[in-house]
Amino acid sequence: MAKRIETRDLNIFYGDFRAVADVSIDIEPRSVTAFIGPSGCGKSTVLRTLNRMHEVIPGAHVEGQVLLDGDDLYAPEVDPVLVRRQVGMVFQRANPFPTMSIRENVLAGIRLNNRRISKSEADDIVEQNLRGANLWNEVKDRLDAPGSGLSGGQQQRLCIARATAVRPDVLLMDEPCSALDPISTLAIEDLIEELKSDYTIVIVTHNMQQASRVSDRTAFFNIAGTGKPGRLIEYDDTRKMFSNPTKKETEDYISGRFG
Ligand SMILES: Nc1ncnc2c1ncn2[C@@H]1O[C@H](COP(=O)(O)OP(=O)(O)OP(=O)(O)O)[C@@H](O)[C@H]1O
Repeated sequence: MAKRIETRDLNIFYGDFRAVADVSIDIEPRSVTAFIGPSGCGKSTVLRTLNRMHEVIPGAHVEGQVLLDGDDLYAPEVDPVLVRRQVGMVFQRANPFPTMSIRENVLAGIRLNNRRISKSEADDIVEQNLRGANLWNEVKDRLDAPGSGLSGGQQQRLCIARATAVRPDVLLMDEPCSALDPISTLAIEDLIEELKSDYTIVIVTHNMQQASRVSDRTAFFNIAGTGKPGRLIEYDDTRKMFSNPTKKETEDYISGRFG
């Protein structure tokens, strides 16, 4: 389970445009790392390179390395589909498959992987992952109802259950709470805290309080101006980043002086 992620001199392109420059970062297993920074600095772009989702965009490519426990995810023999199985992703808008039941949503990744499972194994997987996502008690009596019938916060927890069901090593979350009310947000934050004992978690967030509440380490990205690439400015323990950052740029951003 939980694996270390390292990037080495990562440069990320959309066609000829270099959106992110020279990112080298080490992300510890069983920890939560927050990516923060102003709009357009490349947080989501960096996140998507960690499971090879970036290259799905036509013309997009990556230079440099992303290592998962030392193995280069971009080595020529590596199958990106296998990478995405190891490195799961949860998006800004909860996106359960609308016509599928709650139960089938949890099992969707396993079915896509063509893994044959018995009914009782499927039942166990559904229960275990819905419990893990703190959703079981709310849905156990309606597992065959459509996933789209749940509230936004419940749908996001269902998506987390779907992501964990394939037993990934890493969970990437791109602003997972931005469409949620404060109570659902706290539920997801509690869940992130619990999940970190099993996973390496990276979360993009615009919410400084959320970064300081949920993460162990924080990476601050910034951009020098339009058309310039985003860069990693500072990366440290979250407590230090929010109380005594080394760079003035970080302090200005965190204290709300820009961005
Ligand atoms: N599909 C795309 N095609 C071309 N350029 C893109 C694409 N997605 C992002 N970009 C560009 O890459 C840069 C970084 O964008 P990205 O979305 O990673 O920033 P971000 O920090 O996550 O922003 P936000 O906080 O607004 O979500 C921006 O200049 C953006 O316009």
